[in-house]
Amino acid sequence: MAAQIWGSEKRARRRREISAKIAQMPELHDSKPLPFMTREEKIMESARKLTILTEKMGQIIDPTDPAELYHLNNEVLGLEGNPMALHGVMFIPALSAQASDEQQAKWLPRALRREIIGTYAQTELGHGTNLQNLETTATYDLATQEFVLHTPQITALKWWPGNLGKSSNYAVVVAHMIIKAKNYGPHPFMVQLRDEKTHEPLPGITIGDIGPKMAYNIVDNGFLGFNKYRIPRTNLLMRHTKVEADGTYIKPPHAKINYSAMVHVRAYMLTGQAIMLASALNIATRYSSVRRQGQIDKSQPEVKVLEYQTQQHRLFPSIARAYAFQFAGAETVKLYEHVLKEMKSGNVSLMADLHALTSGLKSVVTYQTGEGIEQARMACGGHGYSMASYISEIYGVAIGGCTYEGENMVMLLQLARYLVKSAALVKSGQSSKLGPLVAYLGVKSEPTSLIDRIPNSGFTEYVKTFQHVSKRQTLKAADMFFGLMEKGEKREIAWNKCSVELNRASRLHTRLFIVEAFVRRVNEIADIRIKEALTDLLHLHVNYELLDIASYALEDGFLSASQLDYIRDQVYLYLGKIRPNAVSLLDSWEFSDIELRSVLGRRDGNVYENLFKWAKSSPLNKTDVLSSVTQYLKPMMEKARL
Ligand SMILES: CCCCCCCCC/C=C/C(=O)SCCNC(=O)CCNC(=O)[C@H](O)C(C)(C)COP(=O)(O)OP(=O)(O)OC[C@H]1O[C@@H](n2cnc3c(N)ncnc32)[C@H](O)[C@@H]1OP(=O)(O)O
Ligand SMILES: Cc1cc2nc3c(=O)[nH]c(=O)nc-3n(C[C@H](O)[C@H](O)[C@H](O)COP(=O)(O)OP(=O)(O)OC[C@H]3O[C@@H](n4cnc5c(N)ncnc54)[C@H](O)[C@@H]3O)c2cc1C
Repeated sequence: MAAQIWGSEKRARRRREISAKIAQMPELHDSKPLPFMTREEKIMESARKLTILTEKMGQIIDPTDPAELYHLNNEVLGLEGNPMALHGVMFIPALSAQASDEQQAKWLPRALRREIIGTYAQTELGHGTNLQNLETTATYDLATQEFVLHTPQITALKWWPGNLGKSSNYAVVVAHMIIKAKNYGPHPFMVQLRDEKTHEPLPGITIGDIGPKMAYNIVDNGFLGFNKYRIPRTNLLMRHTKVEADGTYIKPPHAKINYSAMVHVRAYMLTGQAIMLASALNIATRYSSVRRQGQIDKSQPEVKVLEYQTQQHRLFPSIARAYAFQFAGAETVKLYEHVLKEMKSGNVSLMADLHALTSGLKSVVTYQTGEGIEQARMACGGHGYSMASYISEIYGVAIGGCTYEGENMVMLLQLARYLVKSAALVKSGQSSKLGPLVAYLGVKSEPTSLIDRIPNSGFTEYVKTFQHVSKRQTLKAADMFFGLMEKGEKREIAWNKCSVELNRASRLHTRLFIVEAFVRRVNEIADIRIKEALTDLLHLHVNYELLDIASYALEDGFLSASQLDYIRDQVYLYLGKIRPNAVSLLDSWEFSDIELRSVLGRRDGNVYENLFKWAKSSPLNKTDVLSSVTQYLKPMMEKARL
């Protein structure tokens, strides 16, 4: 099963080998539990481990393999981030995709050797979503052949970029490029921020940390201002766009090609979300098989809480989602790598499809991951609320994904643009022009679902039902939009008036894609035992998801009330079938205790001993009487006693 999750036997084996090596290297372990550290201590601890990793990485992993590097980071540095998180996730991908060969030769080897640390600075205090209204300017000075970066007012301060505040000395900065008074829109520039020897900010640069956040606090998300700060013309990233010495602008082959670093993260973050969801579920499911509370049959001893149907219903559909996200994420990364290769050789025809797909997936996956992790926390009762579970940290980090790389609602609306265009093709009889991801919009649907009548249809009848509701909602929202315009409403106003309905279509379309990715994977599996276990999980998935969106299928009678009862029964049937495998389905992800960082969810199951030991090590327990008591509470009580 681990091979299914991680993509191959080899990858699963390498993960195990890497975890085993790390277990033998105490210098790479947290020196004390992260929840007991201040933010400054955590940052120091992370930098300490990061530098050891830089020295010893070659002994532990193949540093050219991104999957191995990712696992190493998760084990050693953990999910709260690290001082070079953005360096790998965005800075290097931005240079790789957007710098010319000559620029790459100059900067990439230095970045890869970690001579310099970089980040991606795009979002500003006043604007994150609407990139067209970013305010930082890069004005070309023809006389010196330099760009002059400037922050015209407080809202133009770069705000949020990870590791910008304290760690990075370089950044890819996005600024509006102005040449001879003409604004060419946002473009990426390579900018040195700090002196390479002293790490002091360079003259003309204001920079710092934006303060603590809900989670991710090892990352120094930062602010950055420029005061007429000059960089050479050749620091504009010039793989796709060029500015010649005389100011001549050569436009890129696709208007949004400079957005590639964002698409990169949107594609790769899906499996990251799956891992966080599976981690929280691993903790909650292990704990639920240790925790005994109450009886189902009063004549019997107390049961493990995992025996309760409500507990299973709370956890198991999310287990199915974690697998589904992992499989859909793997497909998306494959597509992304393909499109990137094509883009590098000038073929941009697949960019729109990839943008639509990743926009929808990042939104649905991050939202449902957040939901699933929060359910996992509640499933642990009181102990879930303790930082000893570590679930609250996983939750805080995971839901950051609802916001970064494009706010979820906004990204769903990007997918909706694509869906509406596709609906227009269907309406004008041009269904043959539909891309493969939306081809179902052009297929005539049956009048009613056959879900309960062809139970051995594989998952075909389920997929058809998802297709039906997605198609119907897409065409309905598009009709609403076109209808408003026909009545004379301006396009943008009509769009806004339909946007809730449009986003519903985007979610349904994305959920269909996730179901199909899960079905595709299960169909590919040869090993019968693995196939059986995953088929059960897939049964739970399709039935649970369909129940969740049933109102769309009931509206037009595609599903009947009795079919809904059938679907519900299937959910309960598969909850029971999955119960014996539940812990294994999560243990198959093979998270080590070091990686999980959860006292509650450790592999040994010694929950109570571990919790007591953990509580005793709390810094508050170093002394029996705290100074807050001697200084304030004791005098207060004494005064009251007089
Ligand atoms: C590893 C895990 C660790 C995880 C570790 C993670 C660390 C966290 C790091 C976080 C980093 C960040 O957040 S970095 C900052 C991220 N910021 C964002 O994501 C900003 C979100 N905003 C945007 O992306 C854009 O502004 C967007 C909303 C798409 C609107 O852009 P525009 O205004 O330029 O464009 P629009 O007018 O809406 O659309 C014009 C057309 O362009 C198309 N278009 C837009 N973007 C496109 C794109 N990327 N590719 C192709 N086409 C695109 C649209 O579909 C439209 O097509 P037609 O319909 O055909 O016209
Ligand atoms: C943990 C974290 C890490 C980050 N890292 C980086 C980084 O490394 N580099 C970087 O540059 N940035 C980074 N960011 C910033 C991030 O990319 C932005 O916060 C994000 O793109 C959302 O933009 P915003 O903050 O402007 O939200 P807003 O756009 O102000 O969103 C506020 C509300 O307005 C709604 N809204 C806005 N526009 C529309 C619209 N057109 N239609 C409908 N509704 C709309 C949204 O849906 C939302 O409900 C990070 C953010 C976080 C939280």
